[in-house]
Amino acid sequence: MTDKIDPKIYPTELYLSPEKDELFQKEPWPKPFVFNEDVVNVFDNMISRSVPLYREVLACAAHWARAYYQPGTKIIDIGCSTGTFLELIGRFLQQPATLVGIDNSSPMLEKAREKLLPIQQIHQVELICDSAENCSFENSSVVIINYTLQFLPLQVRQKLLKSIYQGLVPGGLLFLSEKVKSPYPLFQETITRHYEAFKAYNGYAQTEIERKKEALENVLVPLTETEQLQMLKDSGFQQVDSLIKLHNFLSLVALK
Ligand SMILES: Nc1ncnc2c1ncn2[C@@H]1O[C@H](C[S@+](CC[C@H]([NH3+])C(=O)[O-])CC(=O)[O-])[C@@H](O)[C@H]1O
Ligand SMILES: O=C(O)C(=O)Cc1ccccc1
Repeated sequence: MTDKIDPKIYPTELYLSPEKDELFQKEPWPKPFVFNEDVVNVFDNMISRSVPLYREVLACAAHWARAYYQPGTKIIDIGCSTGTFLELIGRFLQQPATLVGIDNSSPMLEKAREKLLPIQQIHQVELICDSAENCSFENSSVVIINYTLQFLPLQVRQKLLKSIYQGLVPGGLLFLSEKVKSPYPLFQETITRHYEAFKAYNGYAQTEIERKKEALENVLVPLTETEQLQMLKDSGFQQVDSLIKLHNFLSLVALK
């Protein structure tokens, strides 16, 4: 007989602000794409309508974070944006912890500060406004980096993953989500068409989709899944597994 399953162990509802993303409907839109105040104001709506399985990925990250958290260590969310993951894990963890959010956009962290007020009754929350590559990951048992590595210059990505590996305690977990590309041009084309249909289904007009695609060119630079896995292995992670993939978005876990 297995242990009884408690329904409260499935994290679901996210705290998302409702302001609708209409940024690419009219001039001026952010090109090249930046995380400025206009983007931040609609960010929760933008990301939840633009990333396939966004809610499921954050719920999955919370489940893994709770399973690998070691008391007395930190949980760090790199590219924490408006604090949605930290807020979820803050409600979901069964014990007080130190929760650290890193983001180099100060308007993002202003929103996060507001969102995280209630969980500060239980947890120690630290928000760091800096580039991830300048940060220390010492004494962390869980590091989350969702949809953020993709914005860093290629030569910085490997350096950052090595520094995360070095900072994690033994048995520590990295949870990573990224936009990826197919190594096969025909598949990449089909995946992109399907992804754009997903965006259209979520209410984005064709012009909005095309304008944002242009704005993200050379700003969000995806790797292939194989390149991503190799980078993790080269950083020291030996046990790496994929958890979720839909269209061109992938979530992985890696153990120290
Ligand atoms: N060098 C950098 N250092 C730190 N932060 C950075 C850097 N470059 C960009 N950012 C920050 O990384 C975040 C990326 S969004 C993450 C979503 C979140 N994880 C979520 O699950 O809701 C993903 C997206 O917009 O597609 C933004 O908040 C940037 O300010
Ligand atoms: O990759 C895309 O086309 C997206 O729209 C994802 C995304 C979501 C939020 C901010 C930037 C990119």
